Amino acid sequence: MILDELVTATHNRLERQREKVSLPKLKQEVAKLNATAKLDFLAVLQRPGIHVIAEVKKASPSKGTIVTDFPYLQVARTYEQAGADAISVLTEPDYFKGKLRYLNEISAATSIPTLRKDFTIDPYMVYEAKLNGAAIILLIVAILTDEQLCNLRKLAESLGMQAIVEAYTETEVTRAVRSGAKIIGINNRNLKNFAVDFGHSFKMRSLVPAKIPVIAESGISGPADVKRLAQADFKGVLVGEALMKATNKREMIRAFKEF
Ligand SMILES: O=P(O)(O)OC[C@@H](O)[C@@H](O)c1c[nH]c2ccccc12
Repeated sequence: MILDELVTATHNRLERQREKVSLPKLKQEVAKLNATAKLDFLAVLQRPGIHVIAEVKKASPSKGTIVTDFPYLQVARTYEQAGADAISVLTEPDYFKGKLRYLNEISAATSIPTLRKDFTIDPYMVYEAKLNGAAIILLIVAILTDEQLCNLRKLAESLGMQAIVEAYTETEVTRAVRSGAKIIGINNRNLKNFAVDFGHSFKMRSLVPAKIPVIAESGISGPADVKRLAQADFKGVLVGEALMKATNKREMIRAFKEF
């Protein structure tokens, strides 16, 4: 199963990386960071309207290479100028052709929150996210225990970041709520087989109490989808492929925000 493979690959990469830079050394690097103004994505989500997390993604396991030309900094700047509320950056190298360097450069080149989109399984990765400029990390319920979910989120918060807790099944949504998540993402993509069903997030929405903002993720193809989600009380959308493939990204984001 692909999700197991992804987690195993992440474990192995982490072990190699720890030999290069130990956790204490990584923590020291984080401690040296200049305190910058906190980019508060949760506060953004609490404003009226629907908020757009625009994703920078070159490839995915289900789609293979999405775009051959990948001017990631230019794409990120276009997202920001078009009014995106946050930028999601894939950092997983093996299956998504991502890099931490993309996150680092995009965070430096833009002034909206960036999300480290990866399969976070260890505190080490939370410190890496911080060091490379992320304001938000993704925590996928399906690959974490209740204890990890809670501890990784609290670690992110203690470093001035926020966590989007991503769920797919009913049980996962319930676990996300119980873990104390402040932002919940409902994925339309089943990470076990990568099948996407745009209607899925609507079915799960009511499991989350109204006070917790919910983001719909994956398979969002245009402004009509965003409008339906806004009407169903979603506070945000996470859009990757449709934006990466759009020739006019600016226009697409504008239409998302306007609907
Ligand atoms: O490209 P899409 O269908 O718009 O999907 C974006 C985003 O939701 C997707 O990349 C994603 C959602 N959860 C993830 C977890 C890991 C990697 C990727 C993802």
